[in-house]
Amino acid sequence: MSKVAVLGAGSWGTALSIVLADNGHSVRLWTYRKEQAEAINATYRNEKYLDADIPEQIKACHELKQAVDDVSAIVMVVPTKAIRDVCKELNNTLTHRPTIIHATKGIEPGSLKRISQVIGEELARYDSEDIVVLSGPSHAEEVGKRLPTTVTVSSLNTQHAAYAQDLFINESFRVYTSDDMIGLELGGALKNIIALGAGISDGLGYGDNAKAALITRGLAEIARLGVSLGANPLTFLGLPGVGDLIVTCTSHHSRNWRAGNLLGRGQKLDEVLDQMGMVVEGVRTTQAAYQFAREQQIEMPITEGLYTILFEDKQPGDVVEQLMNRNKREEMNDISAFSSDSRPQ
Ligand SMILES: NC(=O)C1=CN([C@@H]2O[C@H](COP(=O)(O)OP(=O)(O)OC[C@H]3O[C@@H](n4cnc5c(N)ncnc54)[C@H](OP(=O)(O)O)[C@@H]3O)[C@@H](O)[C@H]2O)C=CC1
Ligand SMILES: O=C(CO)COP(=O)(O)O
Repeated sequence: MSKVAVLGAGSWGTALSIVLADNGHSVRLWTYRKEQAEAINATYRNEKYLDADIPEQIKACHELKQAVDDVSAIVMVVPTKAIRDVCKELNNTLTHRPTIIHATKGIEPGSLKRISQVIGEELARYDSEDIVVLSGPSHAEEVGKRLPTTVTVSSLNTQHAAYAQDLFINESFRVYTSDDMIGLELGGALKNIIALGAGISDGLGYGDNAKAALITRGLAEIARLGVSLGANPLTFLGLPGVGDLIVTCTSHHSRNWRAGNLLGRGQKLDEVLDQMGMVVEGVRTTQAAYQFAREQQIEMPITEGLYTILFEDKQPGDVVEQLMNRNKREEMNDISAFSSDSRPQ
């Protein structure tokens, strides 16, 4: 059995800690808020973030040194915006070299880097090749209840990926491996853009037809951008692609869907984010994907439409009208992204 540190005591960090504890591992759940660590240890609950009892193998802590001392793996689950700061703090703390697994779903606006690239850049003595990503259709709320869930792990270091698979796999949490790190990270990040769109569509009162169209045409956009960055197109037809798109676009558990739903009902972005009180990664990822699509001239009409709603105050109904009135075309013409011929060599 291993000692594992989970960094980030939000919904997903807490749910992943429960999986690890169920597997017999000793878990230190790190939060940057002292009072939260004290409350978790006193009540065995993490009330704001997850409706689940916390097993006693999980000890919450506020000191990063105490969390990572002696562990054989670190699972990073802080929001994208906090990854660099946490890595910097880790550099002042880590004296050994545990396996690093991340389960954060985002792309950094500005640098347009994936999370493993950001970690590889910031963390002394690690390259992005050393990092493992864990992604797939997995709402924390269901994982916390031990409902059947499947995810995929990937790393350019296959031994690290196999170790992560062994660490997490159990009878209700099935873990596959993949050799497509880029596809895993991009699938998990980009589906949040489409989930915001699906929430807006539902908030506007549109039906299942519109949502099915968003998911399908959204998948084409994700694949187009993903393949241009070196992902395997088939990954987007698997758990980290279609799987995560379905779960996020169709579930009330999804923070991105819920935020979109409020936007579709007419609320402003600032109000919505205040109200959510949890991270809505799709907002920053829309910024990043929009920037990339423009720079690389990749056609991403849904992402562009969403960007104008989020950052240019455009009305959701007007954006839908614009999307529905684009030039006539053949459906499969622009899904060439699914062909591996279009991958960069
Ligand atoms: N929830 C889910 O079902 C899933 C989430 N994910 C991904 O996991 C990541 C985390 O999401 P989730 O757990 O849902 O988010 P939550 O909003 O539930 O939790 C985020 C946690 O990170 C903390 N945090 C924020 N900023 C910092 C910082 N600078 N340093 C340390 N901790 C910080 C927050 O603290 P505070 O709130 O006090 O600021 C909070 O405890 C996201 O990338 C998300 O996409 C992936 C799969 C499933
Ligand atoms: O990534 C998720 C499920 O796989 C969770 O999505 P949300 O962040 O939208 O809740």
